[in-house]
Amino acid sequence: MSSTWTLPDDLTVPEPVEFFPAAGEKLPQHWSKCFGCGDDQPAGMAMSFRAGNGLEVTGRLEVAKKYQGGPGVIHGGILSTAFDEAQGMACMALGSPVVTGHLEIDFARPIPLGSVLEFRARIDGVVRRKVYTSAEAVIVEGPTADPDTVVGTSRGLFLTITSEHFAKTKEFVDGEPTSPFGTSSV
Ligand SMILES: CCCCC/C=C\C/C=C\C/C=C\C/C=C\CCCC(=O)SCCNC(=O)CCNC(=O)[C@H](O)C(C)(C)COP(=O)(O)OP(=O)(O)OC[C@H]1O[C@@H](n2cnc3c(N)ncnc32)[C@H](O)[C@@H]1OP(=O)(O)O
Repeated sequence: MSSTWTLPDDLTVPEPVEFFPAAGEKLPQHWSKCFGCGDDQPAGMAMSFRAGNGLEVTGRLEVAKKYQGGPGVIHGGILSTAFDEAQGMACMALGSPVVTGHLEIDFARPIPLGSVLEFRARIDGVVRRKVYTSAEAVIVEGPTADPDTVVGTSRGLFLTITSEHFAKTKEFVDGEPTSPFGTSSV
């Protein structure tokens, strides 16, 4: 990994909010029209997530043929999107909406089309509105599946926001989130 990412000295590690699902339980979608996880987004990636231990979540992505970048392998932007989604979903443990401020990815191994990726993402800590996150991906199904080989890593800074953040853009969608996290899934 070639990242220059460093965590600040004044980082604090929060507890998950009480309504965050227990380990192993499915997480709700944060927004049904989200390209990463929404079930009202036919062109989307249909990622699904479960709570892990503490501030960690696990996510799943099936690498469809339409996600091709180089011959037979996933497009780097698709992998980046998946990390963005996974680390954003980890922020659900705070009980506050977030947006991505900064994201950096290391592409460690080629990921063949037809793979199923598992993402492990977590909050590392917070400073004021800044939420520091990290994640790894492994291939759990497919021609090169190996749960012990990390195929990509990510570090990301998310910022907590208020509902005002989307005040000007929400007129461009057909609906609005209805739960603390957005729309419900399952
Ligand atoms: C796709 C939308 C998702 C919405 C989710 C909403 C609800 C869901 C609930 C929970 C979340 C669950 C799941 C989420 C899952 C997936 C998420 C996908 C997320 C995305 O895909 S989302 C789309 C891409 N994203 C954007 O569309 C953001 C555009 N952008 C902005 O809207 C502003 O840029 C903003 C708000 C980021 C900051 O603006 P601001 O004015 O509020 O804050 P300000 O500038 O004062 O910075 C305060 C402190 O952050 C530091 N800081 C700021 N930016 C930094 C950077 N880049 N690097 C390093 N430090 C940075 C400053 O240095 C200061 O630090 P300090 O406190 O130390 O002074």
